[in-house]
Amino acid sequence: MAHLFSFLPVEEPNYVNGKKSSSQIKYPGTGFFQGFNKPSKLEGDIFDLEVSGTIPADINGTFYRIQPDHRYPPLFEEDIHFSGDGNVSAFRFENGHVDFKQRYVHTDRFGAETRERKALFGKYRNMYTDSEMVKGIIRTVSNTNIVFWRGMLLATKEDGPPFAMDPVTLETIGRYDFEGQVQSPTFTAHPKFDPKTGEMVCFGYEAGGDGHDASCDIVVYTIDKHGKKTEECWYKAPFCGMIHDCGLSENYLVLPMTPLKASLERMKKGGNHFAWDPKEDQLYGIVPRRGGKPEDIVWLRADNGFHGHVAGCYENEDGYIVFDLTIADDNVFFFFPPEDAPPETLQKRNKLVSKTFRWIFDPKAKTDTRVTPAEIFDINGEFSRIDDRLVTKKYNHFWQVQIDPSKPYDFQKCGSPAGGLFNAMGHFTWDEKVQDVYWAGPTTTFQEPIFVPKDTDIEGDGYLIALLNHLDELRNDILIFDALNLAKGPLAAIHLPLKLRLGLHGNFVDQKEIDAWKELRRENGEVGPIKAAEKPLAWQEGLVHVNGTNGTDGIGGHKA
Ligand SMILES: C=Cc1ccc(O)c(OC)c1
Ligand SMILES: [Fe+2]
Repeated sequence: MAHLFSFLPVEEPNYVNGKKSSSQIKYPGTGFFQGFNKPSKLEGDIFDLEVSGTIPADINGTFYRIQPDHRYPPLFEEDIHFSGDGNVSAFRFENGHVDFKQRYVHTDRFGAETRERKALFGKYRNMYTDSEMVKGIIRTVSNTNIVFWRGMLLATKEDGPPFAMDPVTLETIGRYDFEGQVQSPTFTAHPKFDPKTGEMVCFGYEAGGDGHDASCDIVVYTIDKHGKKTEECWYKAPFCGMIHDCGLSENYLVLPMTPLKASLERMKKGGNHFAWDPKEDQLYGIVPRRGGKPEDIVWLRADNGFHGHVAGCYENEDGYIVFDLTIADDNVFFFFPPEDAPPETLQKRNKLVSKTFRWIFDPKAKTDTRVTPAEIFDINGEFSRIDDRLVTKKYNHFWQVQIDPSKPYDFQKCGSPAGGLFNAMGHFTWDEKVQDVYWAGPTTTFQEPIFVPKDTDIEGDGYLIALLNHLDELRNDILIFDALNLAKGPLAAIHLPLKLRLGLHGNFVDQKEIDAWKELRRENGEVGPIKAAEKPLAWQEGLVHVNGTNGTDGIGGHKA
């Protein structure tokens, strides 16, 4: 049967020589935009989602998660998932019911493209491929993490500053510069929160200029629980590599730098921001949390590898730093191949293994000391999470999505597994070497889990919640597990009547915290309303489209 669409009039080509040529809202036919990877484009609400099983009544709060979600077909046909506009999902749990809300992060970029009803920004972190119309507009899509901080959500991506959103309405408040205290052009998607001091420790890399110039400058900030910046120190890296996640111990911050190298020269020629260097080491930068000086950073080196996400980090009785993260044995970001990669290898996922490595670092070691892992947990996964009440402390339990190639996968029904074959969810312990794993069937994959603690002080006593991707139905569920016994299967499944998209990170916020901060943030509350940035960033000064106020862009000049 001829496809329905074949009766439509012949269209003008959507892309010519890899660049968007028609004004039609039509996405590329590449793997990043088809099947489960098709953009959701959704902003909306669903009250009382359908449920199977029983949602534990003591889950009372909101599970926030964020996905890249291209709102417009990209300028370049070969665009990648990681360039998609940040779109936030909120699942509000209350007395066994779940309500759903989804809103885009209305960034400055979002506003500019909404006005023109088309994509204006080009390749990932390469402002040299943007339309001339958008010079000076902050181009981040804020699509990687959504964290709760002093009564606001911060939508983050490491290529730009964070954007603040209301935790209940998901309305975007605007670019957030911590009331003028944080002026870095870049800000990590993985700030860490010290449960003992209430501090946020955060950093920006490639932070020396406009955030897209391959500078080797790193800035590390501490913001105290009252929102006051108490530490700021600038450091130099030996090259401009990706520093995606970090580890926080009582006295140190560990910055794993991956040999994905930025090049200004390559960007100016329209090339990729990053290129994998298979000959370069992995690096670990170690800086003091308090009173850091530029000369204090210690860089440790290890054999080539690709850093995944950090599980836990703490100082042992010898004052050494225990630092645990997944490391893949090849370039996970196949879309950023080596500079000299032959064209036929482009856009081809590498077969790789990603084990969980335990390092024990001497923070007083000399720079360029070579290190080897203390232990390797022989599992194959990513997106590790711990019980966040143990951030900076010795911990035992961790959870992560797993790749289990021994399990069947229904290629016929699902096609290639969008975004990687995370077909199982695992719970592990360092001390007893527990491996507690759940496989959800041949047509499903998982997204990153979050841990929700019960009202006890027992590590890991709580729930594990994660999105399940039905790759055959093109739909999502949310599964809830007993975090200490995944193998027995989910306690409940919450059914979305639609497909979202592959997301990155998420977090759970207890309703008591959301409610308390709502009170504090009232117009004449103790802390007062969230204040969006009022002044442009240094690199924006003097550029065409900055009219000086936050959240607008000079194209039409009004808020998105
Ligand atoms: C998962 C890592 C990662 C690293 C850089 C990115 O821009 C990103 O965007 C979604 C994700
Ligand atoms: Fe991440």
